[in-house]
Amino acid sequence: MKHLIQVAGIIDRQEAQLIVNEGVEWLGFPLRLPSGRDDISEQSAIAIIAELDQPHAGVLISYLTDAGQVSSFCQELGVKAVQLHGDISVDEMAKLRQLRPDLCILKSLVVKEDNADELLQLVDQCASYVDMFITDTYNPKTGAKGATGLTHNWDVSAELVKRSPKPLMLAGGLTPDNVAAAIRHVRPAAVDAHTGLEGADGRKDAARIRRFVAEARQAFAELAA
Ligand SMILES: O=C(O)c1ccccc1NCC(=O)[C@H](O)[C@H](O)COP(=O)(O)O
Repeated sequence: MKHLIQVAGIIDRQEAQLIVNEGVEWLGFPLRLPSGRDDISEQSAIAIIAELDQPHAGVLISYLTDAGQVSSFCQELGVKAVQLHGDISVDEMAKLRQLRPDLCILKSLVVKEDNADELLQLVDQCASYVDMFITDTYNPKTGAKGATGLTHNWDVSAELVKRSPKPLMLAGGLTPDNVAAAIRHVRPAAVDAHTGLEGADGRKDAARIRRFVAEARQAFAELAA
């Protein structure tokens, strides 16, 4: 699970193919969002996920907070990984771990202006039940916790990397222009981007993805050296 790249917000099969062709390992599907406005139908997501071969994998990005519901939704979709983006309790994470030892569980840590201590505590509380953490950015203007296109204080993510016994994926406002600096600063195990890879038409842009992947791989190689 070292030095992975994830791209989130897949809209259709063509976009998934583009992302796979550019060498991105994980494809994130935000589904059953609280807004009720998913970018893709569950049926289309199931079909795309079924066509992915290792090392490529589909990841459910979910706000569900009930372990049983998360588990059955993952089964329906055919995903082997889930990103828990909502306020799921530590008890439910422990239940999910017990129900699905096979599932790769990522817990989101949404960085706000002043919640670093809270996030450090959360890492301590749930590290035994998850396989990876992902830091992301809160937008205080809209209340959004994901796909904000905003970076956060990378010192907080760097501190979480040092504290966590599990690998950490960095997300939030990453683009081809800042991903290398972000990796050097935070030293994460993985990176994720969504809106920073889109063109003016709101679709993923091949050239942006190519440059993002090249910049991230180069920075990861420097970390490994
Ligand atoms: O990607 C989404 O549409 C999304 C919506 C609501 C909550 C989380 C969501 N995605 C989580 C991710 O992993 C995103 O890629 C992450 O928030 C980074 O987005 P961006 O800042 O646009 O790169």
